[in-house]
Amino acid sequence: MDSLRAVRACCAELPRGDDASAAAAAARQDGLTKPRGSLGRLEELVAWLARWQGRERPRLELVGVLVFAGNHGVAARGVSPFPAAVTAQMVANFAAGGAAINQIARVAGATLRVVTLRDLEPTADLSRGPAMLEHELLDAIRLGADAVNPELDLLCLGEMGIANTTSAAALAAATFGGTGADWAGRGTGLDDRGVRHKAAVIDEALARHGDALGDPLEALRRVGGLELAAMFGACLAARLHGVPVLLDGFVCTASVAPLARLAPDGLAHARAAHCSAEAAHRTLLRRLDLRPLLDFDMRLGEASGAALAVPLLRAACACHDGMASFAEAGVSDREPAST
Ligand SMILES: Cc1cc2ncn([C@H]3O[C@H](COP(=O)(O)O)[C@@H](O)[C@H]3O)c2cc1C
Ligand SMILES: O=C(O)c1cccnc1
Repeated sequence: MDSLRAVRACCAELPRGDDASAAAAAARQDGLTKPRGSLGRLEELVAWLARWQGRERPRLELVGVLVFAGNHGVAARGVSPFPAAVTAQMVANFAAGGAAINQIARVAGATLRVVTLRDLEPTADLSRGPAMLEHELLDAIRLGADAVNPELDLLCLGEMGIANTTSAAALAAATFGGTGADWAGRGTGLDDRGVRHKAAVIDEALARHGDALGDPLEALRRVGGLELAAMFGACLAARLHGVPVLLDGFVCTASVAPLARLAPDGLAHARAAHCSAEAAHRTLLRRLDLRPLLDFDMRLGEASGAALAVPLLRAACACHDGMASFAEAGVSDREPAST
C-alpha cells in the first residue's frame, strides 16, 4: 500500500474468508452434545473465527491488543476536559503497566502493544482545515497496517488520544450524515455546555470541508486523526492476513467506518466487542450493522472493551473444540419429527 490509490484498489478486492472452514465449523457445532443452536451467539462466533482463520477448529493462542496513540490539533478548541499532555502521560502509564488495558489484556491472555504516531506531534486542527496531508494519512495507514502480526489468531484494536471523540464524531457525521449534535457525546466527561460547544466545533468542521467529505479516505484525512488512520490501516491489513478483529468503542468503530464504505462487506472480519456509553456509539453500530457482544457502560477506549470480550471467544472455542459429539458420548440425539 504505497499510495492512497493502492489502498482503494486493495479495498475493492478484499478476501472473503474460507467458506469451507466456516461451513465445517457450523456442521461440527450441530453434532455436539447440546440442542442445535443452544449456544446461541457462541456458535456464530466460532463459525466467524473459522472463516477468517481458515480453520474448522479456530484457536486463540496468539491474541494481540494494538493501541494506537496520537494527538489532535482540535484539542486546542477546548473539546475535551483533559489537556492534550495526558496522551503522552498515558502512553508512559501503558509502558509501566498501570492502565486499565494492561490489566484486562493480561486477564484476556493477550499481548499488548502500544504504537505512538509521529512522536505524538498533533494533527492540524480539523475545524480549521484538513487534519492531515495526503502523505501523512498514508504514513499513518501504513504504520497501522505494518503493526499487525500476520500470525495473530485475533486482533483487538483500540486507541489513546485526547480529543479523539471529536474527530470520531466528525468522521461519523461525514460517513452517515447528520450534525455535530447527532454525534457529539461527553467523551471523557464534558458537561452539557461542553457537549454543545463540541457539537458546534464539529459543525464548523463539516461546513468547512463540505462535499469533500463524501469520499471515505478524504473524510479520514480531513477530520480523522493519526491513530484513527492507523486503526483503519490495521483493520484492513488484518483482513488481508486473515486475522479476525474485535473493535473497541466509539472512536475505534468510527475509524473503520470508511472501510465499510469502500467495500460493502469491508467489516465482515470484524465484530463490535461492546457498545460504549458514548451516546452515538449505538447509532454508529446500527448504521454499520454491527451487533455488540457486550453492553457494559464502558467509555474508556484503550481497546479495553475489545480485550474484555476475548474470554467470551475463548469459551466459544473451548466448547467447539472440547465438547463431545452425540455419537462419541453415547447421548441420544433428538427423534426424527413424527409425521
Ligand atoms: C486518564 C485518561 C485515560 C484514558 N484512556 C483512554 N482515554 C480516552 O479518552 C480520550 C478521548 O476522550 P476526549 O475526546 O474527551 O478527550 C482518548 O484518549 C480515549 O482513548 C482516556 C482519557 C483519560 C483522561
Ligand atoms: O467509546 C470510546 O471509544 C470512548 C469513549 C470515551 C472516551 N474515549 C473513548
